[in-house]
Amino acid sequence: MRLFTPEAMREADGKAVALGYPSLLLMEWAGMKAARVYLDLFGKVPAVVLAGKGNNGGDGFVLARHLLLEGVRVRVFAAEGQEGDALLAKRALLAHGLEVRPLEEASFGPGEVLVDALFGTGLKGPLSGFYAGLVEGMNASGLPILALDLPSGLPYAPHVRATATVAFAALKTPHLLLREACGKLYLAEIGLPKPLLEREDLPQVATPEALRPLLPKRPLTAHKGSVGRVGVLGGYRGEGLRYAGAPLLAALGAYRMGAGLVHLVAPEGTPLEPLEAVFHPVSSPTLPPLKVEALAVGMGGGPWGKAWALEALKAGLPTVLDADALHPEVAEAYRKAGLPAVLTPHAGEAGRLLGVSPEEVGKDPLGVAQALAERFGLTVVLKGNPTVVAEGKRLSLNPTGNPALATGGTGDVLAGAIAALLAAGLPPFEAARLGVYLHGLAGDLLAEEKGVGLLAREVAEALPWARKLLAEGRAPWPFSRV
Ligand SMILES: NC(=O)C1=CN([C@@H]2O[C@H](COP(=O)(O)OP(=O)(O)OC[C@H]3O[C@@H](n4cnc5c(N)ncnc54)[C@H](O)[C@@H]3O)[C@@H](O)[C@H]2O)[C@@H](O)CC1
Ligand SMILES: Nc1ncnc2c1ncn2[C@@H]1O[C@H](COP(=O)(O)OP(=O)(O)O)[C@@H](O)[C@H]1O
Ligand SMILES: [K+]
Repeated sequence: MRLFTPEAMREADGKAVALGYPSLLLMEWAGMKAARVYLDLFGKVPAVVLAGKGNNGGDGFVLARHLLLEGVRVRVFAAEGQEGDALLAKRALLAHGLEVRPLEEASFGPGEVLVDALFGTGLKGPLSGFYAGLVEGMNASGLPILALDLPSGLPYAPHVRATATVAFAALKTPHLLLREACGKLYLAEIGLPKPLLEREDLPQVATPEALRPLLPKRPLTAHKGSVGRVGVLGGYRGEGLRYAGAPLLAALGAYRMGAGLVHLVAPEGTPLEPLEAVFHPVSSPTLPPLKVEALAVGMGGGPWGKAWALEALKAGLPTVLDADALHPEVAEAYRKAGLPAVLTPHAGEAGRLLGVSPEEVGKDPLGVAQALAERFGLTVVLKGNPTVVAEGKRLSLNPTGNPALATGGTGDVLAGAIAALLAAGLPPFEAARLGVYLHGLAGDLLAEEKGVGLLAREVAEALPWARKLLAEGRAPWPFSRV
C-alpha cells in the first residue's frame, strides 16, 4: 500500500476522470462510506455538518443526505460558492428538503456530533481568520468530531483534532505523520480504479499482506544451527551511565524473533542472562570467533560503542548498528566495507548522525530517514511514531506501535529482533520492515491487554504472539477498512 501526498491523490482522481470514471461517483461513495462510519460510531446522535466550498464540502453534503435517509437529525452549515460535483451534491441534499445555512451562522452544542467537511487535500497554507476561529471553536466544544478525508487545517496549525477520520481512497502523509490529530483512522475504498493506487514512486505503508510472505520458514528438519544464529555485542564497564541490561534485551529480542542460538559478547560482570544464550565475557570490546550469521551491536555500549562496531566489522556479517554504535565514522566504515548494515537510530541518534537537532528530525522523519540512507548507503530504521524504514530510494512507514513502547529497552529488543531476521536470511530492508512491524504489533497486543507500564522484556516475549498472528493471516489492521 502506498502513502499518497495530496498532489498524488489529486493526480489519481484526475486520471480516473480522464479514463471516463465519473468523479461524482467517487464523491458519492466517499460521503456514503463516511455516513456508515458515523452510524457505527455515533448511531442516531444528531449531526452538525460543517462544509467548505470545495469537494471536501461536497463529501459532507453526501454524508448529510445519507444520514437523513437513516433518520438522523442533521443540521448543515456551508461556505458559499460551490461548483461542479460539490454543487451537485448540495442540490441533491436540498432536494430532500434540508436547509443549508451559511457557515458564519454555525452553532453546535451538547448532544451533537460535528462532521468536519471544511477542507481536505485542497488546503493551501494554514487556516487563519474566520476558519481558524471556527476550527478552534470546534476543538474547544469537546464534542466528538468526525473528519472527512483529513482533519481540516492539517498539516498546519490550527487544525481540527478529530475523534475519528475517514480517509478516502488512500492514506495521505498527514494520516501517519500527524496521526494524533486524526483519532481513530478509517480507510474507505471509494471506487478508484486499483491501478491508479499502485505508485511505486511513493512511500510504502507496511501491510500484513505484504509482510506475511517474508516470514522465515521453519521446516520440520530445522535445528538450532539452521534457522539463524545471532551475535550480540554490547555493554560497557567503566565510569558513567551503564545500561548493563541492554545487550541482554537484544539477545532476548533475537531469541523471541526465532533465532536458533544467540551468542552474547559483553563485559565481564554482565549478568549471565538470558539463560539460553552462549556467553563470551570480555574485558574490552573484542570480537571472539563466533559461528553466527548476523550481529546486533552497540546496545548499552556507552563509550565502548564505536569500538564495538569497528571490532564487529571484522566479522563481515549483516549487522544491526544500534545506540552507541551509531556514529558517522562507524556508518562510513560499514558503507566502505559494503556490508549490509541496518542503522536503528531514534530521533536523537539520527540527529547525531546527520548533525542536526532531534527537533529537526521530528519535523521531517521521511526526509531524514531518506537522507541517512543515501548518505551512508545503508538501511535505516528511524524509530518513532511512525517508524520509517529507508534504503536507497525506498521508504516504508510502519503502522504498528504505540506510546506504551516508550520505555527503556524496547529499542534494544528491536535491534536483536531485526538481527534474528537478518540471520534467517532476509535482506536488510525486508528484515527491518518485518522486525519493526512485529515489534510494534507486539506492543499493540500488550497495550490492548495491559495498557501502559510495559517492560521491554514483555515486548520481547510478545514477539512470537505477533509473529503467529501474522503467519496465520490474523494480524489486526491498525486502520479499519470500510
Ligand atoms: N475526485 C475528487 O477529486 C474527489 C475528491 N474528494 C474530496 O475532495 C477533497 C479535495 O477537494 P478540493 O480539491 O475541492 O479541495 P478542498 O475541498 O479540500 O478545499 C478547497 C477549497 O478550500 C479553499 N482553501 C484552500 N486553502 C485555504 C486556506 N488556507 N484558507 C481558506 N480557504 C482555503 C480553496 O480556495 C477551495 O475553495 C478531498 O480531500 C476529498 O474530501 C472526494 O469527494 C473523492 C473524490
Ligand atoms: N510513542 C510511540 N509510539 C510508537 N512506538 C514508540 C513510541 N515510543 C517509542 N516507541 C518505540 O519503542 C522503541 C524505543 O526505542 P529506543 O528509543 O531506542 O529505546 P531504548 O534505547 O530504551 O531501547 C522504538 O522501537 C520506538 O519506535
Ligand atoms: K475535513
